[in-house]
Amino acid sequence: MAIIEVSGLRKAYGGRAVVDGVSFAVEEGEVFGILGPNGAGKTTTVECVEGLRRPDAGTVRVAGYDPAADRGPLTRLLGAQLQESELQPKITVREALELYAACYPEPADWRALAERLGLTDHLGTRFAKLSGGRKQRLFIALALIGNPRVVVLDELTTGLDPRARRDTWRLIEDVRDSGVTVLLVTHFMEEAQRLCDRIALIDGGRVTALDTPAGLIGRSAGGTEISFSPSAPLDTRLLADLPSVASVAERDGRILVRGTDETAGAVLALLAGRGVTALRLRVTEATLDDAYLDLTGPDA
Ligand SMILES: Nc1ncnc2c1ncn2[C@@H]1O[C@H](COP(=O)(O)OP(=O)(O)OP(=O)(O)O)[C@@H](O)[C@H]1O
Repeated sequence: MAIIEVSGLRKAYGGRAVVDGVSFAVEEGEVFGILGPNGAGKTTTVECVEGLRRPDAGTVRVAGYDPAADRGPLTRLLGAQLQESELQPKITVREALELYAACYPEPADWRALAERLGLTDHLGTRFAKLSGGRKQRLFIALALIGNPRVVVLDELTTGLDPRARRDTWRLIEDVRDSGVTVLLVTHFMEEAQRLCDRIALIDGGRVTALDTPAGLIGRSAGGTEISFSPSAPLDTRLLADLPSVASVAERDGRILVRGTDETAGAVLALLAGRGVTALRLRVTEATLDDAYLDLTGPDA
C-alpha cells in the first residue's frame, strides 16, 4: 500500500517551474531514493511532502493526509532531517534530544538513539562546538526521535567520514527493518544502490526514470563488458551473433564484448565449444553511477 502519493506536483519560483509535474508513489516499508543533478527540484519535492512548501498544482498525500493542510497528524507520523538545519548554538546534544523527545506523545529512547549514532560521548557538547559530521548525526537522531512512520532524509550522509557513513547506512537499514518508510535524497550512488528499494531520477523538475537500482543499471548503455585475449584465433562475428551481445571490438589482441549480465556465460560457452580459452579475462558490470550518467542530462 502506498504511504506517500505525489501526483502531478508543480512548484514555481518567480515564474520558473522547478518541479514540473512530478508523480511517484512510495510503498509502506520501502526505502525510496530521489536522485538527480543539483537544482533538479529534489529538495523542493520532498519539502512539499513534508508540508514545508505548498504546491502550486498537483496533490501530495502522506498516509492519506495533505501535508500542507493537516499539520498536526503529519507532525506525529513524519520525521524530517533537513538539508540545512540549525539549532540554538548553546544547546547541548542532551538538551536537544530531550527537548525534541518531549514534543512527541511516544518518543523513541533518545539515549539508545544517541548510542547508535555515536553521540553518547558528546551529550554535554554545545551544538556550535560539534563537528559537521556530529551535527549531521544529531539531525538524524532528531528525525527519528518521534518514532515516525515515515522519515525524510535529505543528503543524509553529506559531511560524514566513510566509517560514520557506513554506520549510518546500518542505522537506516535497522530503521527500515522496523517497518519505517524512508524517503531519501542523496548524491551518493553507493548509498542509493545499497539502501534503496526503488529510485526516482529527477532531472529538470521531472521524473526521468523510476525503477529498482538493478532496473536502472539494466537500462545503462554500459551494461556488462567482457574483455579477454583468445588463446587461439577466433572469428569475432560468432560473438556478435550471440543474442545478448550489443557490440564486439578488437583492440591490441584483446576482444571487448558489451552486453547484458547474460553475455559472459554465453561468450564462455561459445569459446569452450571451440576449444579456445579466455586469457586474462575481465568482466565489468555497469554500476548505478554509469546508469545515472546515462540517464541524466549533461549538467549532472
Ligand atoms: N525559495 C526559493 N526561491 C527561489 N528559488 C528557489 C528556492 N528554493 C529553491 N530554488 C531554486 O529551485 C531549483 C530547485 O532547487 P532544489 O533545492 O529543489 O533542487 P535540488 O535538486 O534539491 O538541488 P541540490 O541537489 O543542489 O540540493 C534551484 O534552481 C534552486 O535555486
